[in-house]
Amino acid sequence: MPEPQHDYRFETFPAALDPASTEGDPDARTAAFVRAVRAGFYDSEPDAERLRSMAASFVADHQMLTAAYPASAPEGALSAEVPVATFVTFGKRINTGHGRQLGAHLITGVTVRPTHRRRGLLRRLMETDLRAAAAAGKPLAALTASEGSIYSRFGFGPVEWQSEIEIDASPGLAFRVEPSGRVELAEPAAVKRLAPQIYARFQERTPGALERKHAYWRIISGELDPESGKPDPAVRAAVHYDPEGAPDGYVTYKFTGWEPPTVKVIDLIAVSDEAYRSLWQFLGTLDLVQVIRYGDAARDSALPWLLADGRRMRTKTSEDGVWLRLLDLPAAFEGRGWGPVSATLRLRVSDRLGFTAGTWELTVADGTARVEALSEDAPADLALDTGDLASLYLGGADAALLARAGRLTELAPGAAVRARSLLALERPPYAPSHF
Ligand SMILES: CC(=O)SCCNC(=O)CCNC(=O)[C@H](O)C(C)(C)COP(=O)(O)OP(=O)(O)OC[C@H]1O[C@@H](n2cnc3c(N)ncnc32)[C@H](O)[C@@H]1OP(=O)(O)O
Repeated sequence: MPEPQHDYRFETFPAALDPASTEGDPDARTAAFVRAVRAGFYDSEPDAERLRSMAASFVADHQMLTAAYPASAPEGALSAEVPVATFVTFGKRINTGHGRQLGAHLITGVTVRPTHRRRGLLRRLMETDLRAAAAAGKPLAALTASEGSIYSRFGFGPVEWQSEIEIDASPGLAFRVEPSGRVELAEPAAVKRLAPQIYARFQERTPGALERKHAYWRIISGELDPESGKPDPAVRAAVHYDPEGAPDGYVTYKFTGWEPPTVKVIDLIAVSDEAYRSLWQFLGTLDLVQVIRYGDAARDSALPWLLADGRRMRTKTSEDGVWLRLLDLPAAFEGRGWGPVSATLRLRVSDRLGFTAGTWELTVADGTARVEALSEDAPADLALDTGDLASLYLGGADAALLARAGRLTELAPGAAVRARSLLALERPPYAPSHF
């Protein structure tokens, strides 16, 4: 029989190091929490070094940890100090188009121990957290989902999609445009130093892009292999320089084997289109290499257009990346960037948690939006659930396709197509950031 929920003790605390440790060990609560998260995702038990490195990264990102502890633990079972459920939150900015940014409440590290699952722990943690975030005035929550079927019930919708691509780089690979920029091989350690500034400029110009968590630069430069927890000496790096000699793009990659000769891209970040073209041309012209793989490519990218033969790029898989949850609808839409469009759209939004429920009038003019709450029965153009509105929010999903799928209702003829053109941003959203 499921245990009643009040058998759990809940605690929320910041990730912290042990003040008595000279080596940066986490305090006991944080260490037990990290262990529980790793167990929840079937990762190996962390050794002291791994615990220190994970805790340092949690602390650097100011992560708040919420744990559910069992009231007791029978003999031989994991101690009652080890959480049965974990839930991590921290704040980063997200690009909401045309250079605008909003704070996003990021949710990660969600686990429930197998022996305590399906008793409502996730629901309790999620709903409590979303209510607190909304009450604190946060406009958006964000997560990446381990499974596609979990989070729409909490009002999240996917906003951007990423593909695992493979490029046939065998002889004959050619590019439509010859890049003229300068690319140089670099020490991965130098790229670790340069990458944060390059990424910050990329994030400022890329709709959907999130600030990255602290551990990123160690991982993409090979200083920390997430699998082994050790350095990965196979990682190589190259940097693109703008005409003034300033770095404005980089790629880190590794050669993964000869059968067939394959290069795996770890991270490719370009501030300018020129840097983007040059870095792909650099990869495409590596001698002996026949296959290039990249797991985090934007679903809608310029790459097939850059290749003389677009069929050389194959999409192996494509999956949702970041999911958003609108917590404050007016703040979210008024905090978004807008193109040179003037339009009004009335939305009837259903929201089981209530944050965005109601009928809203969105008026866009001169690059800004105003949102007004209307009376419940005011006429509307579209009726939809808040999770689907989140998917439309950055223009990543197409309202006309959602209408076709029956997920939104057009109350005024042609409203879905109008919504599509109103909500489109300067580029499809793309968030190459795991968190
Ligand atoms: C943001 C992130 O961190 S993503 C990572 C999520 N974590 C994982 O995938 C690790 C392995 N899985 C787990 O730890 C757990 O199974 C969790 C966290 C996914 C679910 O926790 P639980 O406490 O069992 O969920 P809970 O009992 O609160 O279920 C809430 C609802 O979600 C549904 N649900 C829970 N897990 C799943 C799932 N894996 N797939 C589909 N639906 C699910 C439940 O059926 C329930 O539905 P309802 O609307 O009918 O009430």
